[in-house]
Amino acid sequence: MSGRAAGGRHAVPVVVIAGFLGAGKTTLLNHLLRHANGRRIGVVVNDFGSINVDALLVSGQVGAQMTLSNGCICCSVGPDELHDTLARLARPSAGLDAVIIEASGLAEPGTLISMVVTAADPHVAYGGLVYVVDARHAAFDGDNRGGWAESAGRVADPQVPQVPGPDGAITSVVRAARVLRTHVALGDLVLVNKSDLVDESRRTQLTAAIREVNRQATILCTRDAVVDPDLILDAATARADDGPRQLGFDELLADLDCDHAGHHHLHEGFTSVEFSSTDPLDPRALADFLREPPVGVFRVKGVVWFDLPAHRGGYEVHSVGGHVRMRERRWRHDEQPSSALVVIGVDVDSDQAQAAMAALRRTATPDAPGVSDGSDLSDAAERIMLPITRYLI
Ligand SMILES: Nc1nc2c(ncn2[C@@H]2O[C@H](COP(=O)(O)OP(=O)(O)OP(=O)(O)O)[C@@H](O)[C@H]2O)c(=O)[nH]1
Repeated sequence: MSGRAAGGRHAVPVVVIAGFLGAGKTTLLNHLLRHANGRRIGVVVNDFGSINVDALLVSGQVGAQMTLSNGCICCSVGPDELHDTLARLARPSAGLDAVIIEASGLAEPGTLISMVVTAADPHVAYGGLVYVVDARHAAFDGDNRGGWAESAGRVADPQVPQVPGPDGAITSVVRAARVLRTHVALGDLVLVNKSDLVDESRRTQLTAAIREVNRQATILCTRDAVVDPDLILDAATARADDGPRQLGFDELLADLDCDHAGHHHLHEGFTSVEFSSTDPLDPRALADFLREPPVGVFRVKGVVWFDLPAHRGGYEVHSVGGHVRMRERRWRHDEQPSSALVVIGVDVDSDQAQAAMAALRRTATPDAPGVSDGSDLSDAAERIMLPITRYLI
């Protein structure tokens, strides 16, 4: 495959970023966008649910952005829709230097790569897979008690779902480790992200486990997915010129068939429940919710709005396996202040989760018992903001 498209122009490399829920994919995407060094980057985001929170969380200089929502990119979207999207982004008049696809945290990277590789458009070329591993939660070893399968917070059955199939006899933890190994094996660059949350021996152990299944990839330990963008974007251009090197084409094509016998996707058994509100939320209720999310929830993400004195902006909310982070967020000129939250997990009771999120709405103005002047209103606002300030970074 040549990276040179019709008319002598190089094809646009399409880089796939994948990794389990909350590993740091959007963080990496935003880092690349902020340090693009003049490159124009097109972005394709895909989320599990119909509210595409990831689209809200992308920040930086985006050349063009397209959203594929309402289902995992590897199944619900389908090759034709993705090919159309890529063809539109890669057309010479769009002037993009690279396209980055951020897969949902439950997507099958193999399926996604094969969809990119089979794009017939001469301007589209596969530019490699960056696989982000969450150093805190990843389990390569089925017996690893620290793995995500078991650390999925308050999962009712503390295992990932047992998906019936030929491997029905093995435990879900072993299955999760297998899935992770399969995914990591496809990576051209593997980031052991959140390395700040683990010690040196865990980093060494993870790096060795990755090397065992992937002899060629560059493996880097990162914090907040900080990596030299050239390593991804220049390499992607080179790879687009050469064609995919590591991947067996037949193997990838086989993966395109989502329904073939015995093939199970990571997102089977996971539920996502969404909530949006144009009413402000109560920070105290949110803090309680994050401390004790509905049973089964592993990931909470979104943007929230409290509309309190001195806190009129938004806040990004992230919880991954009970580890919560929030940061302030300015509204873009085209945004209406509002809140959008998604929870994702195993065996989550959707009605219960919906009700829990609906109860986050603030029902009253800040209460300042016994006082009513403006300054005390601010004090009251600070008091009710207090429970979430410990999550702010
Ligand atoms: N401590 C720490 N937190 C990190 C690091 N990288 C990302 N995070 C945080 O982890 C949370 C999830 O990061 P995201 O980039 O949204 O993860 P994601 O993989 O895009 O999540 P999904 O799209 O839901 O699968 C956010 O709060 C990030 O700020 C890191 O290296 N260290």
